[in-house]
Amino acid sequence: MSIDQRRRLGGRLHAFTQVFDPPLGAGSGPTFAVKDLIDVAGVPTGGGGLVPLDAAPAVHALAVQRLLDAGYVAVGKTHTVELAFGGWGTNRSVGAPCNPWDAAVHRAPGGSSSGSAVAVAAGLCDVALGTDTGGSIRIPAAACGVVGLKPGRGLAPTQGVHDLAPSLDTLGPLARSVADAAWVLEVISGPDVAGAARPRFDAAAALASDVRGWKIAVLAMEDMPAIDPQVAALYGAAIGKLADLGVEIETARTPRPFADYFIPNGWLMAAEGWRARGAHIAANGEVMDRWVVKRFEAGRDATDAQLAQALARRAADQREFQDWMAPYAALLSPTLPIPPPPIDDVDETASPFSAMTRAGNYLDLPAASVPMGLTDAGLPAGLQIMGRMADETSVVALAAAFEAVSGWSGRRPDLAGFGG
Ligand SMILES: NC(=O)CC[C@H](N)C(=O)O
Repeated sequence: MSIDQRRRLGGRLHAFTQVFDPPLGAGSGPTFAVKDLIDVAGVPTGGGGLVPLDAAPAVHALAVQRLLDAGYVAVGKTHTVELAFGGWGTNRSVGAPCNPWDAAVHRAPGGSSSGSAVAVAAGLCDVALGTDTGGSIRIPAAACGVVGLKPGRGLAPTQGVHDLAPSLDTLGPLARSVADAAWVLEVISGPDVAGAARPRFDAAAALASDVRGWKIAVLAMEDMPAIDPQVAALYGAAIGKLADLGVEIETARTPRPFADYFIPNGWLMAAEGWRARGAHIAANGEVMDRWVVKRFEAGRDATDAQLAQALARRAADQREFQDWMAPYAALLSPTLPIPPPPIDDVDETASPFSAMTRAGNYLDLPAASVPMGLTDAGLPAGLQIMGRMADETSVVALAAAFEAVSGWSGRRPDLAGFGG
């Protein structure tokens, strides 16, 4: 794809904040785009708003540097929900990307890594970087029909990635295949400069794993929010395909219903988010997306004692969940309970897109979203595969095994309506 095409089609889809001309990097490897919450040296980090978080970062985020060093080529920066706080992919400050699966109606692309998912789905780049604090990699991946991979914390360094909620933030790839995502995770993973401890992710080993005989939990329908019937049908078929592979499927009840992880995750995002971004909002709130400001303001009055208590409770919840999950290689659910709605129908006071994903951040589970098919209206749905803490290997192995039998096989949106 030429820089010109990337500009033209990327412009109609509103995927990029900036297309690099020339692209960045001396290598000749896959092309990648960078969520505009992540620093690329010399390029403003807009953070989805009119006032940049950093007008001229001096150095690349460590993950960007690692990709460039490995021969990947950076082609641009992608739109995000402002300060990454929101799951629909809306943005009243600088505009929302279009979901490429519907050229007739502007549908929610999912967020917050909206532009990254749209750029990958539309073939404007091979892979992209996103961040995930409550679902922001998996949600747009599912809504746009691509693979999203959120590692557990501490695997991919967040140096040079602007905080939303430091105890929940993760960095990871969006890609058109599980293997492409796994290779990016391998490249960006490993100890950061401060010496964080997790070893490098081994993509080849994960992709070569034999999943036959693995035991997997599926969430009972009654433990989930209302699932759209078409999404439920695709989900049922996905489970059947995994069972045919020789995976042992067990319907199971988690220690608590998912809503019990959703709520404290939202609370922590707001409380930590206000601490990280309160000054920016105090200075620029007038020109910010008012819904984003509202979400941050929900955390304004959280005291240090409340925050400490919430984090202690979270550690206890994580231990309880780890014990429960010990016999299972993964836990499955639909990534999103509903297909992407028209952007005009979005209710900013509700977060159904995050209903299934937030538990992954709260409990620090690695997780992937893999396309599982299209609804009758031609809208993508994703299968969420959550793993045990720090077990990205099983997540990638199962994601690859499912992808191979999903029937999806590189399906792409018809971009004619966008002039593609
Ligand atoms: N950055 C994020 O991951 C936010 C995701 C989503 N908006 C949520 O509320 O959970």
